[in-house]
Amino acid sequence: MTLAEIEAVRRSADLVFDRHAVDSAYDRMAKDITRELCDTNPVILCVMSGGLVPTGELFTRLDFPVQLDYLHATRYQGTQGGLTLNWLARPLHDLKRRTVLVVDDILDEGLTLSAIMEYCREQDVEAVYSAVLVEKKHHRKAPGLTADFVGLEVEDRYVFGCGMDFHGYWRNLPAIYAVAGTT
Ligand SMILES: O=P(O)(O)OC[C@H]1O[C@H](OP(=O)(O)OP(=O)(O)O)[C@H](O)[C@@H]1O
Ligand code: HPA
Repeated sequence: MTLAEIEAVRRSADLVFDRHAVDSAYDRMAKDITRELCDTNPVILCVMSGGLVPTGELFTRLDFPVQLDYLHATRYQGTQGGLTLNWLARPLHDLKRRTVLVVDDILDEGLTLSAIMEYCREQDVEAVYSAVLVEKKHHRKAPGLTADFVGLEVEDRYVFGCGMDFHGYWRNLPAIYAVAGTT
């Protein structure tokens, strides 16, 4: 795709949630996370790259002792999305007996989150929670998978902004858009 096409997609996209709606969602999520985890000395695991923006937004809203780490696991990488995760980096912290909060931008089919949660459980964590800014509503979800903290729900369209990319671009937008013509 050319840069001109990338820019055209942004121009023709539909605004799904403006920056105020997104900020309110972060506020709500941070409140819920605080209520649940403030006494657990948790480690937050940012799922790179999409989780970068939501993790930063949530992290600075937390006012209790919390550590930060990251992992890089991807199933899309510009493709249709395979069934297995490609692990590019694992967390540096020893997660044994820790409370872990995995933060990502979007829960779509759920295979990414499901594999990461399983990885955490294999590390003998005390407890593992998940937070996503966006959950996409459809019936292709990994069975039984929900996130513990969800900011916003979107319909079954390709969305970008707030960490979510369109061909590697537009993660930087502070609002959420849907590609025109996607249903
Ligand atoms: O629920 P799923 O259908 O598994 O999809 C959700 C995952 O897809 C995206 O990651 P991607 O692999 O595109 O990498 P990225 O974070 O670098 O965009 C997104 O950031 C989630 O991690
Ligand atoms: O709708 C989406 N947008 C961006 N990244 C994604 N990864 C899975 N679904 C999506």
